Amino acid sequence: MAQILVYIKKLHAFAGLKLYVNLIGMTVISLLEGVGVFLLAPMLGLIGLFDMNTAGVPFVNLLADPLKGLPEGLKLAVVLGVFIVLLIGQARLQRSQTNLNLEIQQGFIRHLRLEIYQALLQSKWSFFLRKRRSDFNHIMTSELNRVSQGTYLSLRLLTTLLFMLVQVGFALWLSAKLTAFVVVCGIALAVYSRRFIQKSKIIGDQTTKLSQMYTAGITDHFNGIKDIKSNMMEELHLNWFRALCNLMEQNFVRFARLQSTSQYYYKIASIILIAMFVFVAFEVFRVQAEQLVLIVIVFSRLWPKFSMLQSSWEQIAQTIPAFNSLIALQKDCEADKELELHEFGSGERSLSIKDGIECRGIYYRYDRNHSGYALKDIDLRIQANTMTAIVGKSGAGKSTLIDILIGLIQPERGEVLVDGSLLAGDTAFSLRRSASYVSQDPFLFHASIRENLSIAAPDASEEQMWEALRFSASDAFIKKLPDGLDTVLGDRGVRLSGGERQRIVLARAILRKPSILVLDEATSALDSENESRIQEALEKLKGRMTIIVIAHRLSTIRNADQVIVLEHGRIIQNGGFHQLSTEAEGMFGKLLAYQKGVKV
Ligand SMILES: Nc1ncnc2c1ncn2[C@@H]1O[C@H](COP(=O)(O)OP(=O)(O)OP(=O)(O)O)[C@@H](O)[C@H]1O
Repeated sequence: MAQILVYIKKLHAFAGLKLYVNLIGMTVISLLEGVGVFLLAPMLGLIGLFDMNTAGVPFVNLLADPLKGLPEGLKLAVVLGVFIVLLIGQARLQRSQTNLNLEIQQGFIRHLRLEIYQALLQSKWSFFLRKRRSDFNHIMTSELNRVSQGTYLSLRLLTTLLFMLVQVGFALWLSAKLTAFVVVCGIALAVYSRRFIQKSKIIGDQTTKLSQMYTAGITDHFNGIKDIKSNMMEELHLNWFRALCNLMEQNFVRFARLQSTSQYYYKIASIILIAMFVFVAFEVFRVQAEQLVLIVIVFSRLWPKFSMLQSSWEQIAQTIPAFNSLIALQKDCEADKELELHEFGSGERSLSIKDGIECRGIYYRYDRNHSGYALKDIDLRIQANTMTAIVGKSGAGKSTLIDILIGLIQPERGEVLVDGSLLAGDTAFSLRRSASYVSQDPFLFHASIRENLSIAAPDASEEQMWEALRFSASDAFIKKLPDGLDTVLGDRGVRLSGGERQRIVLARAILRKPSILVLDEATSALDSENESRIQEALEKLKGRMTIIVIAHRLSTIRNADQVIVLEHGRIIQNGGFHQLSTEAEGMFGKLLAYQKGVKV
C-alpha cells in the first residue's frame, strides 16, 4: 500500500483541486445512479397511478404536498418531468466527470513519463553501464501504464468506499439491525477473500517479469535480425518466442480465472445472503413490506459494490510490482543523479582547452566488488590543440580511458585535470558541452540529413553544413541522393552504408566546432581513399582543437603528435608515431609490422 500512496500523493500534487472535484463528482454520480428509477415507482404511487403506500419512503414525501395542489391531468406530466430532469442532470454530470477523469488520468501519465525520462537523462553514465536498456523501454511503456492504472483504480476504490458509507448510513436509518447483519456478512467475505489479493500480487510479479523478458527479447532479436537471418537461427528464436508467449498467456488466463472465481464466490454469497436476509427480515425482525422493498433496493445496489471493491482490489494488487519497479528506478536515478535540470543544454558555459588535459595515477573498475581494473596507474598529458592516438588490443581499456578523459565516468583513484582544474562537476559538464564524440557505432536519427546536422549546431547555415560534409568526404554522395540535404535517413528513408553513416556523423561532430574532438574507431568502416581524405582534413584541424583518436587501423593515426599504447589497462608505451614505430621490440612496432604485413 505504501507504494500506491507515493503515487496517490504525486497525483494529488499534480492534479490539485481538480482531483477533489473529480472525487466528489464520482461519489455524487454513484449516489445518483439509479435514484431516478428508485423514486419513479413511489412517485407514481403518490399520484395514485397504482396502489403503493408511500408513507415510509423517504424524499418522496417531500414531493407529496406540491403535487396535491396540481390538477389531476397535470400530475403524471409533472412526475415524469421531474424524472426526466433528474436523469438528464445525472447524465450531464456523468459526461463532465468522464471528461475530467480522462483529463486527469492522461495528464498524470504524461507527468509520470516526463518525470522518469528526465530522471534518466539526469543520471550519470555509470548508471547506464549497469542497466539493461530494454528495461527502460519496458518501464517507460507497460509499467508506467500499469502504475497509472493502479493509481486510478485506488482512487476509484476510495470513491466506492465513500459511496458505500453513505448507502450504509441510509440503510442504517431504514433498519439498523438488518444493515448490521449485511455489513457483518460483507466483512466476513472480505476477510475470506484476502487470499485472492495475495494471489493477485504473485501474478502481478510474474506479469512484470514476463513483460520485461518480452521487451528485452524483441529488442535484442530485432537488433540482431541480420545475424538471425544470415545464420538461419529463425527456428531457435521462434521457439523462444513461442515459449514466452505461452507463459504470458497462461499468466493472463490465471489472473482472469482468479477474478472470475472470486466474483463467482461473491455471487453465491449474495444469493445465500439475500435469502437469509429476507428470512431474517420477515421472521426475526418483522419489518414492513414497503421498508423491506427499499432495503432490498439499497442492498441490491450496495452488494455489487462489494464485489466491485474486491475486483478493484485484486487489480490493484496485480499492479503493485509495477509500482515497485518504478519506485526502484526513480531511487536508482536519484542516487546516480549528476545533472540538475538547469544544467541541461549545450549552448552555455563551454570550455576551451588552453593548456591541456592531464591524468595522474588513474585507476578505474566497472565493478567495485570485483578485483579487475579496466585502467591501472594511468599517467599522461595531452597538450591542447594536438592530436593524440590511443592504440592497443581489444579490451585494453581505450574506450574506458576516453570516457575518463571527457568526464563521463570518474576514476576510482587518481585525478584528471583540465588546464589545472579538477575534471568534475561543472568543469566536466563544460568540457562535455564543448566536446564532439563520435563512437564506434555512429548514431543517426530517423530524420533528414539537415535535421541530423542541426541537432549539433541549430544555427549552422547551409554553407557551413556543406563545409562540414566536405571535411568528412560525404558531400559527393549526399549531392547524389534524391533530396540532397533533405533526404530522410533510417528504416523508412534512405538506408546508408556503415561508412556513409560514419561520415555524416563526423560532419555533425565538426559542425559543432568543438574544442575537443574524440573519435572512437570513427573511421573504421571507411575505404582507404575516404579515410585518407579525412586524415588530410584532420591534419588541417590540428592547432585549432584537441583531437583524440582511437584506431585499430594504425594508418589512420600516422599524423598523431602522441601515441599512447595500452595493454591490460596500463600504458606500456607513450611517444611520437615515428619514435614508437622505430622501437622494434615495443608493442606498437609489432602491431605496425603486423598490419604492414597484411597490407592494411
Ligand atoms: N560496461 C562495462 N561493464 C563491465 N566491464 C566493462 C564494461 N565496458 C568495458 N568493460 C571491460 O573493461 C575492459 C576495457 O574495455 P574497453 O571497452 O575500454 O576496451 P577497448 O580497448 O576500448 O576495447 P575495444 O577495442 O574492443 O573497443 C574490458 O576488459 C572490458 O571487458
